Amino acid sequence: MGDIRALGYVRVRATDMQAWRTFAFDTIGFAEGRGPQEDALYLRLDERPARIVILPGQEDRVEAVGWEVRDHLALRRVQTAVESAGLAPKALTEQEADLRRVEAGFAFEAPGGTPTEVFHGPALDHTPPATRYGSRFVAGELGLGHVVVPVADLGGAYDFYAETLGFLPRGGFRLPAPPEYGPVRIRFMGVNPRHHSLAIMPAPELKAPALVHIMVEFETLDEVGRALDRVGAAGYHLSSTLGRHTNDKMVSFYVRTPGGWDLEVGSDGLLVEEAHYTAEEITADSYWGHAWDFS
Ligand SMILES: Cc1ccc(O)c(O)c1CC[C@@H]1C(=O)CC[C@]2(C)C(=O)CC[C@@H]12
Ligand SMILES: [Fe+2]
Repeated sequence: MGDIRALGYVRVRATDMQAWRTFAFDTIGFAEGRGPQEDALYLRLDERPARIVILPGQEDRVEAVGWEVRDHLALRRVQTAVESAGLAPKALTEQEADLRRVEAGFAFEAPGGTPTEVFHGPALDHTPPATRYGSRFVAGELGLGHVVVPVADLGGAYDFYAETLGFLPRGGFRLPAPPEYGPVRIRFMGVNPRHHSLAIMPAPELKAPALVHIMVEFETLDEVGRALDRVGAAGYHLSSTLGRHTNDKMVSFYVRTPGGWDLEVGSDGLLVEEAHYTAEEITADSYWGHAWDFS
């Protein structure tokens, strides 16, 4: 595998902080972390001080998708590769690194317009993550979950993540498209045994920088079911009903966040045996369920 080890964090700007507080803590049941910015929300899943940080802003957008490497040597290698690809990585200042609770990192815009950071040396929070409903997340060295980002040029973005950042292709899914477009695929990519930490897909209707969804994984199906009950009781828009995906075998539902993008909440995700794995194309997104409501 390449130098990137996991999806470390996602930072998002939000226009309605109160809506996010209610959604994140009362409905989904993240643990509330503390951090350097008084007005930010720190969503904890594990021993990290925060995996998702919500910052007040003028618009709802993703501010950074943070990828984690082993150490400063790996950080230097990845930075050199990004430079060679012509993408002008900028080192995080000491203050920017402190705000993220990491030792060091750099930032650049990935193909598709995703604000991207690579970092090493996350600080830990050793207090137990006190989630509202006692639920536990699957994160740790598998990373926070996965992100799906829109890209205009699928081929260019795929090459960048595979060749420059060393992400492993973990298969695709062909989307219906007019024949003159040629085959259009969602591409799934992994950096550790989690089936995918990233997916890229064409979504021309979304203005970059945008997120399609973030997936977080609970330890048990019952925690997913109870979260689904809370989502229903609170009246959030369910973008997809419960279902089981055919590639990562995850049982999940999708709920519209106050940011306008979706949170996928799942459990029972597959761990890939990389030694035996080959990238396959799925021809249905799910074995059952996942009825989509695009309204
Ligand atoms: C197919 C699939 C497998 C595992 C995942 O974690 C996952 O998010 C997906 C994508 C699901 C779904 C799809 O296949 C069709 C296009 C969809 C509806 C989107 O626009 C976002 C999610 C996509
Ligand atoms: Fe997903």
